[in-house]
Amino acid sequence: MQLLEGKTVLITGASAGIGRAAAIGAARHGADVAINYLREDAAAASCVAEIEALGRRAIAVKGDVSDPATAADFVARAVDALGRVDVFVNNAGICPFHAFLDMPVETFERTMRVNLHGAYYMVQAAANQMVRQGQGGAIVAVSSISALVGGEFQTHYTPTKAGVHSLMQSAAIALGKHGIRCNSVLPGTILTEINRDDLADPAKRERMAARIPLGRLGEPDDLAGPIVFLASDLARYVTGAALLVDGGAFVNLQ
Ligand SMILES: NC(=O)C1=CN([C@@H]2O[C@H](COP(=O)(O)OP(=O)(O)OC[C@H]3O[C@@H](n4cnc5c(N)ncnc54)[C@H](O)[C@@H]3O)[C@@H](O)[C@H]2O)C=CC1
Ligand SMILES: C[C@H](O)[C@@H]1OC(=O)[C@H](O)[C@@H]1O
Repeated sequence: MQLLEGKTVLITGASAGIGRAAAIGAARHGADVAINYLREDAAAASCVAEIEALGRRAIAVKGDVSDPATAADFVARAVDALGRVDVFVNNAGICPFHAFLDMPVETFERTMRVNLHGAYYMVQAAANQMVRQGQGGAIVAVSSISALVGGEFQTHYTPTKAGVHSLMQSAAIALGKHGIRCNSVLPGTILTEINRDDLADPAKRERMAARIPLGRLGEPDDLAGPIVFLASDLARYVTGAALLVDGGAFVNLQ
């Protein structure tokens, strides 16, 4: 069953990791896909090629989501190439692990600008396009289990993930009248570039895996199904919701 047949899906930060898995997952479900990426030309081109090999159309648009102009450019170029925007997935994010007491101002501000400000500009631009089209749509934000719990070296990061989750809740109210649904996925720890250094220590990796009821850390593809589901009409009465995708880590107190 193809859940996104005939839809056009836009995803930020999708040359690698969770975004790329979501882009391929959407294409497998029949969608044409536009990806935004920061600077990895070859990885973006290979994502486009993988989608085209599935028989779908794809484009890659370079841009830094922290720049408000990137959002308008991404949406405009996606519409030029693919005709419309049915689904927007806000995925781009950074997590430069650092201690709280000596957090550099630039690290704090960059994390806020990419993860939260970037999400705001992108969601707003995608929503405006959906409103112009007049046929509703679906927005899915990649928040995190970190919207609900803290991290010693993530004091700049976890508020951005709580903020993205909150943005989806408020946007669900603002956009419901236009038939636009807004939801979040809350991944647990997924093995990607963002945490490669943090999880390089095998002892830490094993400790993290040990508290997951399903017995393993996540992989990018674990997010593809939940994102496609929330984007699809199977979730037509779901808005303002947050779906933990963490192998059960959050509920495992003892
Ligand atoms: N890996 C994990 O354990 C978890 C990741 N997440 C979130 O998932 C999202 C994707 O991260 P991952 O796939 O894990 O890591 P990743 O590092 O593989 O992917 C992040 C992507 O965002 C892009 N990006 C970074 N800054 C950007 C900017 N200014 N403009 C455009 N693109 C930019 C990167 O180039 C990269 O492709 C992030 O929002 C992250 O916070 C949430 C929970 C857990
Ligand atoms: C990057 C981290 O490993 C990852 O990011 C999140 O949002 C998760 O909570 C993990 O801490």
